[in-house]
Amino acid sequence: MSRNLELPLVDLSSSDPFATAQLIRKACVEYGFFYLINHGIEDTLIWEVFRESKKFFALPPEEKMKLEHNDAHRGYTPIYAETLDPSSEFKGDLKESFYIGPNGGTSSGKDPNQWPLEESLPSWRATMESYYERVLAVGRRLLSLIAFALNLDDQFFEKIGALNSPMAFLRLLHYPGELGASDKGNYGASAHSDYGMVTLLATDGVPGLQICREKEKHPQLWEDVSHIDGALIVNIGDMLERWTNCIFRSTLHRVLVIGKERYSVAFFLDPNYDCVVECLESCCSKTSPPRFPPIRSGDYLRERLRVSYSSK
Ligand SMILES: O=C(O)CCC(=O)C(=O)O
Ligand SMILES: [Fe+2]
Repeated sequence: MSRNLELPLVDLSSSDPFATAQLIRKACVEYGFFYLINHGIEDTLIWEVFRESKKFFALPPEEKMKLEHNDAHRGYTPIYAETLDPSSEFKGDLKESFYIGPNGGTSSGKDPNQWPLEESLPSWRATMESYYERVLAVGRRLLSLIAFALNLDDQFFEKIGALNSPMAFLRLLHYPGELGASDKGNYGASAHSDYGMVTLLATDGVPGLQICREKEKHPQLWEDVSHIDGALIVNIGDMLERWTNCIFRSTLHRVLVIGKERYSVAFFLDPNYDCVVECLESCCSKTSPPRFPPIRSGDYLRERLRVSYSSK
């Protein structure tokens, strides 16, 4: 069962931070998802990212596999590599993807990212690096509003070090159009919640994204999230859900394959590796004690990735 959904629209250019924070709070409590408009990233840059992304996925499989996902979680993942829903009966999700992470931060000081050869895709790296910087800056602004929405100092996440070398990953995604017989019923991305703080998603207008607001309810109700030109779709991840003791929801979502190729660009903004994620004082009480023990962000993320990438 599925139906269409009208998510709240949050305007990042609003001159009323109080009203914006209130709206964000309502969106995070009720949906865990919202649209972000007037974020300041030019449409032309976003289109350029999609154009370059398509060029990469159009390369021959052996060229893409030369940049296969490395131990630093950067590079190409072919279809079936990841299963976001561990209970899925299929051998893996139907998407292929490419991860770009922070440059530097390794003990060797070397860039752990992998890049297509400049001869074959000349402006690819510059486009991705430019978008990465811009969307990271939007994510930082959004987190200051989220802190405000939680009645915290708007610099809270900066002050606790979460945004000091954050684990921020750009992920280019490509979903197939047609399905082979053995893939019937399988998902582009099976049901999951994201792992970190917030995700900022750019979509290309092809439908497929759905959310389930009440995962315990059966049968589950899946609602379609439509594309809005120029808007980013933002969702709350599990680490922010843990910080807020489930007051902010990390909502289950999935991507259907609908017979038309689809591209999207997700930006996962996750805290610094050593940041400890623990229930905020304002989110617990005697009657509502912390539901999760404190965890180190890097350990949590590593374990979640291990599970979704362990082949069946
Ligand atoms: O492609 C999409 O619309 C969503 C992707 C997604 O949920 C993810 O990569 O975590
Ligand atoms: Fe997701």
